[in-house]
Amino acid sequence: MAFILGSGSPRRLDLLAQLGITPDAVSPPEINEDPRPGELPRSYCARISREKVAAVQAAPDDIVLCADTTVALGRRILGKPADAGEAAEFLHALSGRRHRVITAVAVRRGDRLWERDVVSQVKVKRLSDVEVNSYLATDDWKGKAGAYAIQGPAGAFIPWIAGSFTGIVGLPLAETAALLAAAGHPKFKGVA
Ligand SMILES: Cc1cn([C@H]2C[C@H](O)[C@@H](COP(=O)(O)OP(=O)(O)OP(=O)(O)O)O2)c(=O)[nH]c1=O
Repeated sequence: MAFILGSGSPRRLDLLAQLGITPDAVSPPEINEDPRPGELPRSYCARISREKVAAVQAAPDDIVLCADTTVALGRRILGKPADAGEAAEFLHALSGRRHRVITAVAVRRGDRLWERDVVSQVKVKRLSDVEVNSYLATDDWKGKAGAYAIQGPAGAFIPWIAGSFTGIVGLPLAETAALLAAAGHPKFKGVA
C-alpha cells in the first residue's frame, strides 16, 4: 500500500503533516476545473474532488487523497483569480459580507470511494481600496480560491468564521482523518 496525495497544494501537504502523515508520492492530477453552466458551488466542489481522485494513477491497493476548495458567494463560484484585476474584483465582492468556503475531500482505494464535504462560513470586514491594494501587493492571493488565504495576511480581514478552519485552508482534518481511517490507512489502524 502506498499513500498518494493527489494535490500540488503545499497547504494540503502541511495539513497532512499535522496528522503525522507524509505521502509516499505527490501526484497532482490535471483536470478541467471549469464549472458547468448553472452548476451550484457545493455540487461543483464535490464533482471536482471526485474527478481529481479518479484522474490519479495508482495501484489497486494504494490510497489516493484529493480535495477541492471552492469559495461561494451566494450561487457564484469564485475560483482562483486569473490576475490582479480579477483578484481585486473578488475582494471587493467579498468585502463587508459573509460567504461560504467549501472543501470536498475524496479518498479512493482501487474502485472504492469515500467522500465528505465541509461547508464553512467566513465573514470579511469592509475593505478599503488601500487595504485591497496593499493585500494585492503581497501576491498572497495567487493560486487561492476567492483571491485570499485566511492563514496569510488576509487573516486580518476576517473577524469571524463558523465551521472548520483547516477546511478553509484546504483540508478539513477531522473529516480527512475519518476518511483515511475508513479506507484503511495504517496510521489509523484500529480507529475506524
Ligand atoms: C479560501 C482559501 C483557499 N486557500 C487555497 C486552498 C487551495 O490550495 C486553493 C484552492 O484551490 P484548489 O483547486 O482546491 O487546490 P490547488 O489547485 O491549490 O491544488 P490541487 O488541485 O493540486 O489539490 O486555495 C487557502 O490556502 N486559504 C484560504 O483561506
